[in-house]
Amino acid sequence: MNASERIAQHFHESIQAKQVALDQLRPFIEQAGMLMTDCLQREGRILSCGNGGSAGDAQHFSSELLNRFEMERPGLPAVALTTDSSTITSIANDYDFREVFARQIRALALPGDVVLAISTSGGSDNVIRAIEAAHDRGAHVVALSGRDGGPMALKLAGDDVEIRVPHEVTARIQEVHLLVIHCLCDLIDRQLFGG
Ligand SMILES: O=C(CO)[C@@H](O)[C@H](O)[C@H](O)[C@H](O)COP(=O)(O)O
Ligand SMILES: [Zn+2]
Repeated sequence: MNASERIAQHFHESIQAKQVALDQLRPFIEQAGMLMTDCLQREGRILSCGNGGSAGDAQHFSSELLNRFEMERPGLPAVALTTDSSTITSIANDYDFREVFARQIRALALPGDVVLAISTSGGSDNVIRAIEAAHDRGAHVVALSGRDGGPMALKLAGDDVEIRVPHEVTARIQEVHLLVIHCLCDLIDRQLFGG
């Protein structure tokens, strides 16, 4: 396959992944949007985490809340737990890399907050421990996952929401995660500010 054909294949696979995801994920995205809106209405905060591309997604989400998405509105309270290199390196160095998000959550999360936990495999130990810490603090979890949900899915509580992309390829799962994040931002804005 030449370069041009490979590019076309990536585009077609991404379109197909999103089409399948639309049918399966719509109710879960709606549910997650309500959970997040309810949290923000009660003065709660949304803390986001993930590794690699999912760290980027966690930051993408928090920046759209803190600054803005599409409509003019006040900033909304969100914290990406992936950005403070001093905190992350010291937790990893003094304790364990698996603790880098959980320790921040134990310090920052209040009951009623939401933790947005992002992992395409559902197997990242630091994200799994973040979910445990969220529950210990009385926070809810919205999990963006893929494949079979991995061990992360087994950690979720009854009132958490899992948005599991029905695909096996990390890149495709990430591409759907970004679309889901934009849907969530839009739902939050519409429910809080109308329009
Ligand atoms: O962006 C990519 C691959 O597309 C990578 O950086 C990827 O995010 C990293 O390998 C992550 O460590 C994978 O973690 P996870 O999605 O399995 O939790
Ligand atoms: Zn990637």
